[in-house]
Parts: sequence; C-alpha cells; structure tokens
Amino acid sequence: MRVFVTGGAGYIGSHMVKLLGEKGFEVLTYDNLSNGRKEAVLYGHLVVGDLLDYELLEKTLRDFMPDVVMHFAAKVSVEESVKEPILYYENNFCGTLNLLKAVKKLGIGYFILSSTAAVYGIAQKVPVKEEDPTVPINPYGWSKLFCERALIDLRASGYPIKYAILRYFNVAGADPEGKIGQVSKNPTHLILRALKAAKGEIPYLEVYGTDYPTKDGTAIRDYIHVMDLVQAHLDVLEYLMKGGQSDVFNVGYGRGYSVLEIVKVVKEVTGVDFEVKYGPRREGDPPMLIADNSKILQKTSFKPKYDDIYTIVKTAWEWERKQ
Ligand SMILES: NC(=O)c1ccc[n+]([C@@H]2O[C@H](COP(=O)([O-])OP(=O)(O)OC[C@H]3O[C@@H](n4cnc5c(N)ncnc54)[C@H](O)[C@@H]3O)[C@@H](O)[C@H]2O)c1
Ligand SMILES: O=c1ccn([C@@H]2O[C@H](COP(=O)(O)OP(=O)(O)O[C@H]3O[C@H](CO)[C@@H](O)[C@H](O)[C@H]3O)[C@@H](O)[C@H]2O)c(=O)[nH]1
Repeated sequence: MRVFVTGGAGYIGSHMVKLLGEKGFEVLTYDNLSNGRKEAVLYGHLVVGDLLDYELLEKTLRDFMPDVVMHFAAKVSVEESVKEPILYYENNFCGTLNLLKAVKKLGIGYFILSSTAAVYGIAQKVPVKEEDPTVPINPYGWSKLFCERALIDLRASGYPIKYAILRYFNVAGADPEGKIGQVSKNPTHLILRALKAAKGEIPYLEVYGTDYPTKDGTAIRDYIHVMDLVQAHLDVLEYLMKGGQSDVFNVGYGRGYSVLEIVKVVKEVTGVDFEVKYGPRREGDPPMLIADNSKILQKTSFKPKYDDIYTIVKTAWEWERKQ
C-alpha cells in the first residue's frame, strides 16, 4: 500500500514514515523543509516541495498515486500564530485546501488529518470529548479547525473519501531506537525547552503563568508519546479499511501533568537542577487540556504502550543529549 506523507521530514511525520517503512508500506514524503530535516526521512523518497505550490503537489501525487494521504505538514507554534495569523491561515488552511483539491482530482480514497487539541480552546470540562464545543483561542487552532471543516464538507459533498481527523494532544518523546527525535529550528515545546535548559543550551526554563485555576497554578496538558501517536494512525487506517465510518478522534492518554510536574520529571530524568523562572502567561494558552480517549480505544485496536511520563521524557532526553 502506498502512503503519501506531508510533513514527513518533521518531528511526528518522520516517526510515522519510520513506522510505515518498517511495516512494509511504500512511502513518499512531501515537505518544504521549513522545519524538517532530510536526514529524518528514513524510508522512501523525499520530495522537497511546498503545499502552496499546487502544480508540484499535484504532479507529485499523480506520479506516486497513493492509496492513503497522511497530512502532517503545518506550522505548529501557538505563540507564533498569535503574532503571524495570516502566515498560519495561508500555510495551514490554504495548504490543506490545495491538498484536498488534488486528492479529489486524482480520486484518492483515504485521508488522515493531523488536527489538534487546540481546536477546543478553553475546555468547559475535562477530559474533553470529540463532540464538545470547538472554540479555539489562537489562530493555530482556528487554522486546524478550518482544515477539519474543509475535509468534512468535501465528504458531505458526495466525494467518497474515507477520513479520520486525529486531534493530537501534546506529543513528546522520541524513537526508542534513538534514530530520530524532535528537532526544531525554534523550539517552543515545554519538554524540549526543559531538556535544553538541562543541557545548558538555554540559561533557564521560564514557566509561562502561575495563576491558572489548576492545583499548582500552572497549565495542564495531556502528554502522549510520539510512538503511540503514530501507531494510532495505523490503527485508525485499519479501522477505516475494515469499513469503519469516517470520524474525529482524540489521541491522548486521558491524564494531565502541570508545567511544574513536568519540570520535576525532567530534573529527575536528567539529574540536572536547572534554573526555573516564573513569568506571565503565554498568549493563546488554555489552562487545561486532557483527552477523553474512549472513542479511539473503543472503535479501533489502539492500545497505548508508552503511557508513562518518565518513558516519554527519558526517550526525549536520550535523543536530545546526542544533538
Ligand atoms: N507536536 C505536537 O505536540 C502536536 C500536537 C497536535 C497536533 N500536531 C500536528 O502534528 C503535525 C506535525 O507536527 P510536528 O510537531 O511534527 O511539527 P514539525 O514542524 O516538526 O513538522 C511539520 C513539518 O511540515 C513541514 N511543512 C510545514 N509547512 C509546510 C508546507 N507549506 N509545505 C510542505 N511542508 C511543510 C515542515 O517543514 C515540517 O517538517 C502538525 O500538523 C501539527 O499541527 C502536533
Ligand atoms: O518554555 C515553556 C514552554 C511551554 N510552557 C507551557 O507548557 C505548556 C505546554 O506548552 P507547549 O509544549 O508549547 O505545547 P502547547 O502550547 O500546549 O501546544 C502543543 O500542543 C498542542 C495540542 O494540545 C498542539 O496543537 C501544538 O502544536 C503543540 O505545540 C503550556 O501551558 C505552556 O505555556 C512553559 O511554561 N514554558
């Protein structure tokens, strides 16, 4: 089976490409390398191209003619999206429209979209369920919600695409074999920044906000290991191919850690008591996001294997210390 992976040179996409390659899928990665690295693509070919370059996108898809499109390519920083909203709408939404346009033209049948817990905005209750209100509080979340809508509407218009929209919670950790991991040109993610503080690459870790309505005043997130996340894509694909209905799925573990709890785990795992400073909230950050993952657990064969915060931080640290 042939799988076209957009964003396959990035953090999550490269773990997906590795798993697909190991399982014997034929893979083609399409990535503009704006935040990806060609060395991270361990299987199949890489076409360096932009989603916004419709001609190249359509030609690449036509030449490869995949059975499945897995769409990871996006700009992913909440903070940057608040400062550069047009960039986010253009890259993420217009990019996805180009992809859907080409998919429809070529008659491709399966589509898995990387969406995000950021579509929920300030959750009224946690854990959040897929049918809960989606009112993003930053342009990144809106750009992803628009992509969801476009895909749902394409199906509703009668085009017989089978899709899964996966709303990832906070993805962390690295390939346990140590071949790939998270590399970012401008790292903003909490665990990665904490590890960089432990390495001395940044002078301290700043905690963004200590006045959230949570147990210790810092924001809570549901951290999921990247290996479980990419496995979830195969489980969902199997579900669709066996006749499962197109649907939206939360992908998280259903439990949350505060920023301070993560700091404690990172200090324990690295053995480094790095400096922590306390600053104001970061614009666009909701207080708490935890997945209700019962739908994916019930409907597909997905079974988390790496759902231990120490395993997540350890695999990330093993990768990061080699960089
Ligand atoms: N990391 C997380 O915690 C998280 C959580 C929820 C959802 N997601 C989603 O997962 C997906 C992958 O995120 P990631 O963390 O691996 O980010 P990443 O930046 O490592 O990967 C994204 C890849 O897409 C490529 N890309 C971006 N715009 C492109 C364009 N216009 N054309 C071609 N390639 C382009 C980048 O070069 C990069 O390699 C994204 O869609 C993101 O919204 C990530
Ligand atoms: O140096 C830092 C970095 C982050 N945080 C806090 O840590 C939490 C997690 O932040 P981060 O790791 O940047 O993730 P999120 O902003 O929650 O967003 C991630 O998780 C979303 C899903 O929940 C994805 O959609 C996004 O792509 C991904 O960046 C937030 O409360 C941040 O304010 C800090 O306090 N200090």
